[in-house]
Amino acid sequence: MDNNELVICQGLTKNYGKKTALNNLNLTLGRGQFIGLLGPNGSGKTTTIKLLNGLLQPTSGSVLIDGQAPGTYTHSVISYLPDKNYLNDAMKVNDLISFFSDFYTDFDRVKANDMLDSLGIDPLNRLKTLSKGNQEKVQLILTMSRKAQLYVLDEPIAGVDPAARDYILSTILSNYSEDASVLLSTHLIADVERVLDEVIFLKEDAMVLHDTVDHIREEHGKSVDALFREVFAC
Ligand SMILES: Nc1ncnc2c1ncn2[C@@H]1O[C@H](COP(=O)(O)OP(=O)(O)OP(=O)(O)O)[C@@H](O)[C@H]1O
Repeated sequence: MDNNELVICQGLTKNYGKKTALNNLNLTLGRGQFIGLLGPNGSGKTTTIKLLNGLLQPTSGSVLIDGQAPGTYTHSVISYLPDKNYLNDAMKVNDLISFFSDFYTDFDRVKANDMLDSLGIDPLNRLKTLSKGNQEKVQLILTMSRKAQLYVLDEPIAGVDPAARDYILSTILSNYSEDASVLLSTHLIADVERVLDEVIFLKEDAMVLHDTVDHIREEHGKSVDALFREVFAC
């Protein structure tokens, strides 16, 4: 295996009963890349993300993260933000920080507090008393304050107001190490595409495109957002 290959999916397939959610995904992701996982509702983004995290077992095919099948090692190198809140929202933000700090040896408490401070979130608040957008920001900060090899973010900015999105994307970008990669699923393509290196398009249950953003602009002469609207026009 090439050491630059952080994620390798081979023939990755997931059926839920008779429904195929992901069909024969062959995908390699390198290190140091910011990758957008894009596709309409129900195209298999969350399924792919859960397979990478070992939360679902593939029906067939395989996943390797840094050369290992999902398990204890891969959990230690992936920092994952699920699409739904999984934290105890009765906890205060600073208690959540302590919890992450105790649980993850790679968690950087100073970084987390700096990001909270710059977003104006008081760590003495309980999570459930914050607005939806601010709850998302806290969860993203907790996820990005680990020193992981791969950050997997499932719809991280859907509830965040447009003015804060830019700041958050810059924060995400400036706060992970150069050789780590970020895989982010989103419907907000126009907002994120300026920071993406690569994109993956999922259509129904299959990957129909995996390319660099620069190459897409060169080859198609249009933005990723415009290409997405063309490929997925209803
Ligand atoms: N637990 C489940 N049981 C049965 N079908 C499921 C289950 N989870 C997902 N599916 C189906 O698998 C397909 C892919 O779902 P998935 O959640 O991966 O899509 P998605 O691209 O993340 O969608 P969205 O953009 O709406 O979040 C959909 O048709 C969905 O209905």
